[in-house]
Amino acid sequence: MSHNTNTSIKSAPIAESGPWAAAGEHPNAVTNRFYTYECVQEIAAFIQRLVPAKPELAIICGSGLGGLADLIVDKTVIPYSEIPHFPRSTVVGHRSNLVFGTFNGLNVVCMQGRFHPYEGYTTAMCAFPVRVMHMLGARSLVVTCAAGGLNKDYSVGDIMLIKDHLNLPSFAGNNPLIGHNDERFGPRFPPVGHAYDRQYIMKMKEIAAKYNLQLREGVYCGLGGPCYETIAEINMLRLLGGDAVGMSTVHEVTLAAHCGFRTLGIALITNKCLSDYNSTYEAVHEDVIRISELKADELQQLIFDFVNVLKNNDLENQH
Ligand SMILES: O=P(O)(O)O[C@@H]1C[C@H](O)[C@@H](CO)O1
Ligand SMILES: Nc1nc2[nH]cnc2c(=O)[nH]1
Repeated sequence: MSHNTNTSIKSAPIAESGPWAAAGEHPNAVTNRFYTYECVQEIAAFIQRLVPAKPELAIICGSGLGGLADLIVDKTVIPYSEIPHFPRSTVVGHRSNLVFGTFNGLNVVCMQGRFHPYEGYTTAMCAFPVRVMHMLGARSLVVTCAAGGLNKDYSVGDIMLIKDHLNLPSFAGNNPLIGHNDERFGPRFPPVGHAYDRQYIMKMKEIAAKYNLQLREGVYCGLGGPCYETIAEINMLRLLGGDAVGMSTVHEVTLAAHCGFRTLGIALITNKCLSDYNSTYEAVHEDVIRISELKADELQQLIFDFVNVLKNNDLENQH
């Protein structure tokens, strides 16, 4: 009897569209082989054959912010579909390319499109390109994302430097580091209290001041999505100390802290999180993309200038 039940589960029809169908795999067939050290080495070696230059900075582009990769010069663009074991971005506003080249004179690798848990990927799979970029040589990471503004003082279009995060899926046992820990990536019990580099934050504020831009600094709440928040959830996140809420970043930054990246996190506030039951406003992805694209130039300029800090090694405690 149980044998029959198992058989029917295994032979369940494969979804006709989506990344797994394209890869000829059923979502339930995901195994840890995607995340082994050897697998990351295989991917890094594949990339190094195409792009020998070592990137110093890794950049992850959030929703609607992939235009930054277009500013990279002497580019090599590798579609995710051509990289062994790489997932695909399936979300509007995310392209599916790993872009190499120089940005303001520094060798960079840029994820033009990221992966989110709501696309059906585990948090480990969403974040594992961080390890690839580290293995390629990058030691600084700039993570960007679109987010809803929980903080009532925030306005749409504000740029928030992430000083800390609430990794809410991790509260429910969904952390990208769950499972076998390969010490070659990092320690079993990594500290993440300083996952967002204080010096990077200070430097970014100095840069923004030159443009008379006031940046926000706050706590990003990472949720699984794909639903935007209910009003009760918005109220809860505020009580927990959240300033912005999104569906990415926290698993990436967790792996980044694990392998020793210095990370700058930037959230663009694309919509307000309203907690008035009489309001008819609801967040929609079209607004998220529209605001991201409107503010992209400003964000790109800040990151362009931040590269000077890295180039000039204008930092203490560089590890
Ligand atoms: O990839 P990010 O975190 O920038 O994208 C946010 C979260 C969802 O993917 C999407 C919702 O509109 O924007
Ligand atoms: N969870 C979540 N993600 C977002 N991404 C952009 N805006 C939002 C939002 O309001 N909530």
